[in-house]
Amino acid sequence: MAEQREMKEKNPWHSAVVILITVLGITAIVALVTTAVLQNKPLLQKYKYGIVLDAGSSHTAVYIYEWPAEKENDTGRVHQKHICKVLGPGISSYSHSPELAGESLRTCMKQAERFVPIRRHRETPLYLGATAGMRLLSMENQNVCDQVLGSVEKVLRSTPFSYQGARIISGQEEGAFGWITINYLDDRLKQGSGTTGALDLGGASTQITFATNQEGMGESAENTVTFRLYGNDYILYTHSFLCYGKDQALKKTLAQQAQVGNSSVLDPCFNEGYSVDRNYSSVYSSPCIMAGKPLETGYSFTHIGKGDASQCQQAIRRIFTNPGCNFSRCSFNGVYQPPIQGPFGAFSAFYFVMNFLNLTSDSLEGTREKMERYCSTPWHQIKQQHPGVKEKYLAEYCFSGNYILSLLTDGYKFTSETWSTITFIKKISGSDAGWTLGYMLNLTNMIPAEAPDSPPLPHAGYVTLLLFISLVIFVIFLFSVKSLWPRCTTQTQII
Ligand SMILES: Nc1ccn([C@@H]2O[C@H](COP(=O)(O)OP(=O)(O)O)[C@@H](O)[C@H]2O)c(=O)n1
Ligand SMILES: [Ca+2]
Repeated sequence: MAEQREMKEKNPWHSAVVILITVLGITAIVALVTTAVLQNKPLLQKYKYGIVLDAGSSHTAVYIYEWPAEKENDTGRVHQKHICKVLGPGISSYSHSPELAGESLRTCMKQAERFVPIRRHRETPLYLGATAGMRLLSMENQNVCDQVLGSVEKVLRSTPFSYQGARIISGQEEGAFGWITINYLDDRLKQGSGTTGALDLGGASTQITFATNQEGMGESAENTVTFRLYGNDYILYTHSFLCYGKDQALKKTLAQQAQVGNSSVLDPCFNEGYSVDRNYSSVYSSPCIMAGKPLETGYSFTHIGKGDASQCQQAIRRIFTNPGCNFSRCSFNGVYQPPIQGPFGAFSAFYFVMNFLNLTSDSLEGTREKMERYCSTPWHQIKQQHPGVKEKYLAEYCFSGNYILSLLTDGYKFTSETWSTITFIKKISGSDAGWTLGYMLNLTNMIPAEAPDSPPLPHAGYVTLLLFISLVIFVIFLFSVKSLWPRCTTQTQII
């Protein structure tokens, strides 16, 4: 009897039931959380691809983009998987043998076939956008321009990808899509505030694009682009200066210094000791050079370096014309420009040149000083210091650095104060800054006008909350069982 009483006091049923309930409770919580995690887990990551060819004036580059298939409309999800630089010059340089323009793309397109998984080939959109080199060729000879585009089209159509067209993009598109690219990669579009302006320097044209307010933009419709992205409205100022890319600007500066008939040109934009014989026709062979073309070809001159940065900038300033401004304010050549609103990202040749000259983080004054020093360094010394750099490129850095200084200050009116708002960039989060990504995002409708609905909690937060609530319910349940149990057992004893 005493033993029975003791057993009753110990209440074996009580501990057994509590253990059972605990086990069942824990099993239920584990099952619940496992189901929630599995149900909401992102499916096995599937990727999609897009290919854009940037047919620039100096060269063509093939960009392959990749993004998770189910996250198409999320900002910052598309990234550059691979870039292939086409060997040889830009497609506009094939005017004498247009069929070779297409052929030049074959090696990179074969590479693209390896980088995009075979099962995705047929659905991968393929675009080619040509910029200022082809704009100039179309001004010079529309027929040859069409032949070049036809030749690249033929080769692109023969690839397994979904060919979507090869065309010359406008200067506004080039500027606006460059702006979209850098703000998309910086993940600024969803936030709706504080965007970054885009400065793009090519070989044949240069673009400036920044967000501005309505008041500033009433004046010039041709410089206005509006977008509604992720539920935010943007009014962009954009302008593309044809013939003001660094290669055409160099021709303009040289042509303006050269007098046909003179046997030599003493050029402050080239280092002292530099001396190269040039044909006048190589300088004037561009629709960017309006006046002073020699009637006869065959004239040549010796291009001699003088190495003087301030004189070089004076020479450069003369290629910016000042025909008067018909607006409240202008940049140069009578082109409207509202007050600049930074910050700015400066890419393409802005970056290549400033990076070479080690000028990506200097003040405006510091930049001027370094340019003076670089230009006054004798040519033989420059060559010694940079043995791996091609002479043609090396020779042009004194001009290019001064051109960038002049374009940004005399042209766009950046000052000592606003200079620091410019960041010279090549890539953002692994993708090149440039117009191609923005172009593809736009054509594939990957940036929605309205912000897509998103769940109120991220996946990890959702699972944690579920776990926490389950635990709370379980603890409450345990307590209630514990407090009810003695009454239950007493009742059993009475019976
Ligand atoms: N590593 C590199 C690559 C290009 N570049 C220059 O960057 C410019 C690129 O221009 P681009 O071919 O895109 O010409 P656009 O059609 O944009 O005017 C050219 O002036 C090239 O010489 C450079 O300075 N360093
Ligand atoms: Ca370009």
